[in-house]
Amino acid sequence: MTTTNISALTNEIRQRIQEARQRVSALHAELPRWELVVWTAGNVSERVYVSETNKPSNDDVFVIKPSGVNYENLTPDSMVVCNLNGDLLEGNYSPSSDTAAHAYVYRNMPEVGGVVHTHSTYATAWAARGEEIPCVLTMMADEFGGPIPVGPFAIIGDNSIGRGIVETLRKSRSPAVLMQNHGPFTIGKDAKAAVKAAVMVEEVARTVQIARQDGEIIPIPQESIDRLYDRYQNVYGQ
Ligand SMILES: O=C(CO)[C@@H](O)[C@@H](O)COP(=O)(O)O
Repeated sequence: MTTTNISALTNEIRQRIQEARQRVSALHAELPRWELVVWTAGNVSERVYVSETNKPSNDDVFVIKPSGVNYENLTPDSMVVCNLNGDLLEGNYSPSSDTAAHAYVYRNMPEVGGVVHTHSTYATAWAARGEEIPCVLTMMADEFGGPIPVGPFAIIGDNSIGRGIVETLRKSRSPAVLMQNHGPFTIGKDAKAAVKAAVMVEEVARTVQIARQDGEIIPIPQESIDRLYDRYQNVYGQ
């Protein structure tokens, strides 16, 4: 069962949606800030739990960017709200072109709270080659837990992109997947985490690309990757 009528939700849930509108609108400014997009070629979304217990379900909704609206014109009110079928529930604009992909990820990965898609240059260059980014940097072991995988070529318009994202990420610790011939999609516990992964995937794509132009890159042993990933995911930060 999916949510079909936002006005039937409780005031608390509607407040959660309003707060998510503010976060998602603000996070879109990070895409041009970190040079991850040109024009409007990227989008951010965040899941909103509709259960009182804050547990994910297929009744959840998500807030996503309106299609083709310039980042400087985005506001909390211009964001749109969709259910996990990708149906528009609330908003004055058409949802992002990638709404079906975001919805598919939320339906099939309940642990995911945020999804980002960009066409950032270096990550998209790896996607154009259909080549995964090998884990040769400690930053990659920290953030991605191994190589950054490639997902299948899929054309926008149905569930094929979303299916490719989910099938690929289920086999990896990475919060990023390079969809072949298209570009990176990233996930996180919330939209901010997914935006961070989008920034980091572009950074390591650039570094590894540059490194291998001038010589052999050196893989990190799996045991070290596991130790680095465990530390970063469980100890790093405050
Ligand atoms: O790559 C594509 C379309 O092919 C989209 O991700 C990109 O143009 C962003 O579209 P939206 O403005 O989110 O509809």
